[in-house]
Amino acid sequence: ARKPQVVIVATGGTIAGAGASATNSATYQAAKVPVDKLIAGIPELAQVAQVRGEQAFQIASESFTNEQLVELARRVSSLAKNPALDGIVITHGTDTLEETSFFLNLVVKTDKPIVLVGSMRPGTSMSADGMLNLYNAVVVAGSPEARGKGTLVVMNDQIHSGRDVTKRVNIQTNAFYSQWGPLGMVVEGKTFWFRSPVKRHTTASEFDIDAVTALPAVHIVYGSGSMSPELYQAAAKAGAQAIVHAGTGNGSVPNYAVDMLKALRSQGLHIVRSSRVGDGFVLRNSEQPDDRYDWVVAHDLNPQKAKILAALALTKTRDAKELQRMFWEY
Ligand SMILES: NC(=O)CC[C@H](N)C(=O)O
Repeated sequence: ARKPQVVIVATGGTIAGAGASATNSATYQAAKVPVDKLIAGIPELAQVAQVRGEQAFQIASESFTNEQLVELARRVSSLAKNPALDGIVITHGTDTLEETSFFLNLVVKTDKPIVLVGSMRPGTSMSADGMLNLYNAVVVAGSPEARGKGTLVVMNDQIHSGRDVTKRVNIQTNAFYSQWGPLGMVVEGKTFWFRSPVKRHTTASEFDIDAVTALPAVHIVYGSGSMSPELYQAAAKAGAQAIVHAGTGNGSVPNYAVDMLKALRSQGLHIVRSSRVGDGFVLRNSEQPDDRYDWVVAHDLNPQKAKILAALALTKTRDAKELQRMFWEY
């Protein structure tokens, strides 16, 4: 039978990392091993797909810029238009994998599986996880059941929605977690599905990377006890067109910071209330009168995901009500 055609677009990260010895599981250099060497190291890939590699970047993911995000998405969009291709795998550092997976979920117009994958240990380490993660990612990318589900993240035998997933644990291999649960699992070269995403994505999204050339700056300010309202001002000075408030609890704002946020909103910046808590969601007019202040709430999107959606939303609208609609729908 014809094997699915899968392209592996490599961007760096620990899955391409190398350490000095087999006991170096956490001390190593990310983004060292080229994609062709990663593929050559897993001969079993040939049993599940016809694979070729493409080196997009060779970086640690914390160094991703908006420019690289747009460039990667444009490349993925163009690959997805190739009728001979069944699926795309993207190897990526784990630190900002959740930003890239959400971004691609919103802007690439395709039903084809787009699967992001990383690893927590470099390939030189004992019990390295990258080899099986990459094999599993190729299996998912070649699987017809994976079509139409938006971008997917495959790590630690689990298949997550690229929208929901977040890096929750560092050091350990069970690093990725979705508040609403993984979509399925991949075991011994087979996929097992249990749920589907309900939020708008890919073909049903109003965003299209072929029409986006740049993203406006959006910055995150972290909430805590005894914080400084001047941090919001600094974000505005740094060019932010929206500020994501990574608030305490339900996205709460200190009483002494409210005036600053109101002033910035009156200057045209958008204020998006998210939460530093991780799980749960922020509701409008809980903690602060969002209707009165014309602020937006991030719903269940964590601050870094809210930053991605806010940036894309601002390529379409300056209206806070429209922004809020998008935060409900995506
Ligand atoms: N486990 C990892 O991939 C982390 C390595 C690096 N910080 C990155 O995100 O690329």
